[in-house]
Amino acid sequence: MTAPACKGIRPGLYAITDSALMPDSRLIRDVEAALTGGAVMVQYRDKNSPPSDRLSQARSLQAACRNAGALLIINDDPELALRVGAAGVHLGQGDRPLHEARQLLGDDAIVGITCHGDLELARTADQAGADYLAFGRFFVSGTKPTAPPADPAVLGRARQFGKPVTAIGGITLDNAAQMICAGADLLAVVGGLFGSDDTEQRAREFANLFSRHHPLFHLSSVRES
Ligand SMILES: Cc1ncc(COP(=O)(O)OP(=O)(O)O)c(N)n1
Ligand SMILES: Cc1ncsc1CCOP(=O)(O)O
Ligand SMILES: [Mg+2]
Repeated sequence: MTAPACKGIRPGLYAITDSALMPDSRLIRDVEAALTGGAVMVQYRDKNSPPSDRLSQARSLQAACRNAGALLIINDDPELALRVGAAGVHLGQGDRPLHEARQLLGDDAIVGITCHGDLELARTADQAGADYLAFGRFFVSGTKPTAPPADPAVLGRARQFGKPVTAIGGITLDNAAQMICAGADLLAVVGGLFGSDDTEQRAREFANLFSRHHPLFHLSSVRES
């Protein structure tokens, strides 16, 4: 993860919303709790709500993220990202092509790309100008059980691209350290975070794992001692 290419992306918890798990009444409150607990990035992922609800929710999330100094990413929808002034968009292999999102959002926007478990997809995304590379699912996922499985070894190999490496799919407190040690800079979590009764505390526990296991924090604490 090299500084100039990172556009403000820091290693840490990447909280992803889910309309089934988080009714409208809880969405903003739960995301604010995740941000208070230390989430560094939030993705608004909602495939069901009508466009007017999506717009108002994305606007509220953008305000919450700005207040917390965190980055808001919109799933699938570059136009919505543009309308609400989000930091960027996340695109899968079946979504709009990266170059269209880049044209719409500009060079400063973050575009993250799903690479499943495939280093060649990552190479293509890197060459096309992706800002982070997302791999997974690594474990059983209640949110997206049909996502193709990936081998954790891909996380370490993907570090060759010098871009933030994201892990997703069934991540919980029990397997998060394994993901960070395998090479993940960001842990993208839905159920393991928003399925908790205490989102703020759960987010804090994820954030603490980065302090203990991610090389950026680990190295600075070694230097300070
Ligand atoms: C961080 C992150 N990684 C992967 C995905 C999955 O994106 P995609 O393959 O487009 O699937 P959907 O999320 O759109 O169902 C993601 N959203 N975020
Ligand atoms: C969107 C997505 N893509 C691969 S797995 C997944 C869902 C992640 O959710 P959870 O953390 O609940 O497994
Ligand atoms: Mg998608």
